[in-house]
Amino acid sequence: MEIIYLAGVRERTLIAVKPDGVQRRLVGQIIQRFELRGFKLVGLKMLQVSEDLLSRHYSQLTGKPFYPDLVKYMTSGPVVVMVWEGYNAVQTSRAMVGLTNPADAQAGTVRGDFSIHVSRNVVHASDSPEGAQKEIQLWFQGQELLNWDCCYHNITCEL
Ligand SMILES: Nc1ccn([C@@H]2O[C@H](COP(=O)(O)OP(=O)(O)OP(=O)(O)O)[C@@H](O)[C@H]2O)c(=O)n1
Ligand SMILES: Nc1ncnc2c1ncn2[C@@H]1O[C@H](COP(=O)(O)OP(=O)(O)O)[C@@H](O)[C@H]1O
Ligand SMILES: [Mg+2]
Repeated sequence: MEIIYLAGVRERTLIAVKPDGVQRRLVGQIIQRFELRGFKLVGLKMLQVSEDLLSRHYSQLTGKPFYPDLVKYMTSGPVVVMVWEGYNAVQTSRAMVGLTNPADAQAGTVRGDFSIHVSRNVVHASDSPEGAQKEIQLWFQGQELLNWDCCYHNITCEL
């Protein structure tokens, strides 16, 4: 019982600011939303994504007609990738990011506030706890993730 509860509190998700978000200088605002919501940053880096990493990240999409354009977009410039931790991080982050197509994303979400086209939708967010675990392992080395005590942790979550 205790273990399941702690797993939910310490859930991690992978969020990436895509090249359009970096070019448009939205990185700070996106980080701020996750900080203010109450999540804890445990990993952060900027990188130029390789086609190999992208094909592993989007392995279910490689056969889609838009995949070649997705590769061009995602490799067009640097990406800022981060891992956020906290209670129910995956589900809450998806709600904060909004639906895939910005036309369907609610105002108040990252996509609903900052994007207009599905192929330039500013951020990535893991869509399940299992997917998040896979993506975190794909994008980060173990030592790049920090376990640190955040003094707000027991204020934002019931422990
Ligand atoms: N017709 C489409 C569908 C998707 N995409 C791009 O492909 C990404 C991955 O699609 P999908 O995984 O279905 O969307 P999300 O899970 O919402 O986005 P992400 O995985 O990037 O978080 C989208 O974010 C978008 O950048 C696109 O350019 N054109
Ligand atoms: N029909 C589409 N046309 C163009 N790009 C798409 C389309 N569907 C998805 N994408 C792109 O692929 C990304 C990954 O897709 P998916 O994982 O299904 O959605 P999400 O990004 O919301 O998790 C989307 O964010 C979007 O950038
Ligand atoms: Mg996705």
